[in-house]
Order: sequence, then structure tokens, then C-alpha cells
Amino acid sequence: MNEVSLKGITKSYGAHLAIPPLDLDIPKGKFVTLLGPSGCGKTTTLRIIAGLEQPSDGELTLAGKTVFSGRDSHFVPPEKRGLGFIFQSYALWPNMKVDRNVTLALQQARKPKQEIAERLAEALKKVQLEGYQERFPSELSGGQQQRVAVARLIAARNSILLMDEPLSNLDAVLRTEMRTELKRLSRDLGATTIYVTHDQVEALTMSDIIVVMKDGVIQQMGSPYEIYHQPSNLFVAEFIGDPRINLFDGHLDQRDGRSVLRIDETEIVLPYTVARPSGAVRLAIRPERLTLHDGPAPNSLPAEVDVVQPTGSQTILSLTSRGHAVTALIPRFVERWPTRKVWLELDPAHIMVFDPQSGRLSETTNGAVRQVDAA
Ligand SMILES: Nc1ncnc2c1ncn2[C@@H]1O[C@H](COP(=O)(O)OP(=O)(O)OP(=O)(O)O)[C@@H](O)[C@H]1O
Repeated sequence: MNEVSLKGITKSYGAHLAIPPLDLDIPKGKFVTLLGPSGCGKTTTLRIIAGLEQPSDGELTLAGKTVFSGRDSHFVPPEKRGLGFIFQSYALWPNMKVDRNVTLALQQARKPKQEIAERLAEALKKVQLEGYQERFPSELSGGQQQRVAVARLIAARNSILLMDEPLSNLDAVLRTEMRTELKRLSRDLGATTIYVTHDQVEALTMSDIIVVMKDGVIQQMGSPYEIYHQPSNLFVAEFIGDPRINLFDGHLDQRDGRSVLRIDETEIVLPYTVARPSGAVRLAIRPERLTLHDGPAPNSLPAEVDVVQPTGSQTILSLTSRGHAVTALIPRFVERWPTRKVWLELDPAHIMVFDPQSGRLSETTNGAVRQVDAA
């Protein structure tokens, strides 16, 4: 069942159409991330769901109830939508102590005192802030303030949670910790969570479903696995993955039932058949699917090593192959590559073939796009 459903939702600011007609169905209990570059409409979409922004047209339903309809100007205000929020700026009341910040909504809903006290204690325990009830937000660190915002969500027990870049003000260590925390929260509450970020690592690590947006238009909606391994177009392929995916211009030949790729003088026979005629193509391969050799090898391009960057468990190698910048990712610590001239082997099973005009991923003849590894 879909917990959140947008049908033909649009939003214009004056003459600027920020969200062209948008259809989006979010299943109950899933952690769904809206991901995309700055200005792609993620926040606007979330604010529309929250009721903080009125759409120009369309229909929005939450848990089966229509909360906005452009047809009859029906609009349910945010406080009546039964949603929980966490935004980037924790949105705590600066003049209220932690206990009141956590329980304000429960008090306004006139819940019994005993229940409020129990929910407060439980929520503060979950975020490890027991004993902090009497502090004002200004007496807490950024991470602790964010945990108060999380405690408020726990106490409210909303079935739909909306989060807009909630971790962007935190330092790297805290961000990783809070990622785990928010994922656990969403799971423990059994909540449907809609999370906005432009950080692909957050999206890949936290989500059941990622929705990649560009200019208000959904480019792909799928599991992190699908988004990473089967990007539906070049925009998604380039947006996801750090270091970025490598792109090459190439030529596809359909020869005796086999698909053969050519990049300059290098020929690569693919282990699957691409469902498109012979001709120019755009090829993509992830940095971790390249292997370096010190002499000629099958499926390889000659290249030169420019820069070696160990990151700890992995090393990023920047190379140049026939004038093109290429990045390889090696799963170990390397300080110096022994030779400057190398051969860069492309793993044929992991080459993606895109239409050079439309940028769309070409399907394989088995009906689906390539399957790699086990999901
Ligand atoms: N109040 C407003 N008035 C005019 N234009 C707006 C307003 N709010 C958003 N926009 C425009 O709508 C588009 C989508 O903005 P939105 O904030 O949803 O993007 P975003 O993907 O969340 O970006 P970011 O990651 O930078 O927050 C942008 O082109 C933005 O300039």
C-alpha cells in the first residue's frame, strides 16, 4: 500500500515551473530518499508533502486521505497531517528546555501527564540524552540538538517522517553516527520516511528506495543497488558513485550474435548482447571495475598514471588514456605506483552501454539490463 502518493503535482514560482507534473508513490514503511543536485526540487517536494508549501495543481494523499487537491482547492494544514519533521536547522525552540521541546506537540494534543512523562523518558533514553531535560538548546552541541529533534520524533510516534538534510550541519564523525541512528529510528518506528539529501553516500547507505531528481523530474526510482549498478541514464550514472564513473566514446558492432565494443583500437567482446544496432555509443565503467597491468592485456587501454591517492582501505588512481582522464579505484593502500605506463583492463561484464543522443541505458537482449554480483 502506498502511504504517500503524489499525482500530477506541480509547483510554479511566478513564471518559473520548479516542479513539472510529478507522480510519486511511496510504499508504507519504506525509507525513501529524494536525491539530486541543488535546485532539482527535492526540498520543494518535501515541503509540499509537509503542507508547508501549497502546490499549484495535482493531488496529494497521505495514508489514503487526500490532503491536497487542486481540483477543489482542498488543503489540509501541516499540523493536521500527522507528520514528524527533522530539518537541517534542528528547529528546536531556543526558549524552551529539552523536555518541553520534546513534548510540546503531546502537550498541545492534551495527552495525559503520565503518558507524556513516559514517552519523554523513553525518547531521551533512545537518543542517550537522559539527564539533559533541563538544558536549553544553546547549552547543547550541534549533535545533541539534533538528537533532541530525533527524540521529539520518537515521542510523537508519527507514522510518516520527513527529513530535510538533517545531517548537513554535523561534522563527519557525528554524521556517520546519526546516519545509523536515523535509520534505526525509522525501522524501530516502522515509519515511512522521506529523506532529502544531495549526499549520495547518505542516500546509498540509508535508503530502501532512492528517487533521483533533476529539474523537478524523476530520473530514476529504485533500490540503491539498481541506482548504482543499473543507472537508467547518464545523468544518474554520473551523479552516483564517488569517484565518478568513467565515460568513453565507443562504437558497437553486432557481429554473429555477439556485441563487440571498440574504444579507439581496443576491441572488447561483451558477455551479453546489447539490444541496439551497430553504431556510436557512450560507454561507462565504474572505477573499481578497472584493473592495472604493466603490459598489454585483453580488453585494455594504454594509460599513464598521474596521481596516486591512498584513502586508507582504498587508493584512487588518476590516469590519462589517449588524452582522456580516467579514474581507477584499487581496494588496498598504495603510496606509489611502480610504473608510469600501464594497461588499464575494463571488465567487460561491468561495461554499461548508453545511447549517445538520449543518454539512456541500452537494455540487453535478456529483457533486463545487466545483472552484476548478487544483490
Ligand atoms: N520561494 C521560492 N521562490 C522562487 N523560487 C523558488 C522558491 N523556492 C524554491 N524555488 C526554486 O525552485 C527550484 C527547486 O528548489 P528546491 O529548494 O526544491 O531545490 P533543492 O533540490 O531542494 O535544492 P537544494 O539542495 O539547494 O536545497 C529552484 O529552481 C529554486 O530556485
